[in-house]
Amino acid sequence: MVGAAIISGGRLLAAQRAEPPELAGGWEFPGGKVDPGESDEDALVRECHEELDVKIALAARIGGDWPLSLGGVLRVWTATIIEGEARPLEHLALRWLGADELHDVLWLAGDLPVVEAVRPHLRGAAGP
Ligand SMILES: Nc1nc2c([nH]c(=O)n2[C@H]2C[C@H](O)[C@@H](COP(=O)(O)OP(=O)(O)OP(=O)(O)O)O2)c(=O)[nH]1
Repeated sequence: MVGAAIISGGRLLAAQRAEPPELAGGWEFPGGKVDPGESDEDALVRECHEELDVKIALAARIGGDWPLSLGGVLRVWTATIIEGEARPLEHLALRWLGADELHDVLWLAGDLPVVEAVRPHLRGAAGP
């Protein structure tokens, strides 16, 4: 699994899952599964286009393989939007969280350490 920590103007984009029922309502990094033959990076760009209708550019890799509660691992990159404006095409809602708001949403359990690892990247992140 790959996830994008999309940052704009010092805020992190969080997306609320619509399904499956056991995860619906929880907040996550946009992303998903890597297709066979696809690189992690290409999968992340593709998923963000499908889910948010934006083109992103990846920046820093955040940590290594983050274990997920339902099994598998999550690989995370910071990213910026280089085309479009994020819309929740497959999520229930989107929120842009400032550094003091990172825990205003209920992240999926596996994402909590990742959110803290992303925090230092919010400062000085330029962008619109
Ligand atoms: N995208 C994403 N998935 C996460 C995060 N944290 C986390 O535990 N997961 C889990 C939830 C799902 O079990 C799995 C990703 O599934 P997904 O539903 O996003 O992937 P997908 O769209 O490619 O899969 P599919 O349902 O289309 O087959 O990873 C996260 O931050 N982002």
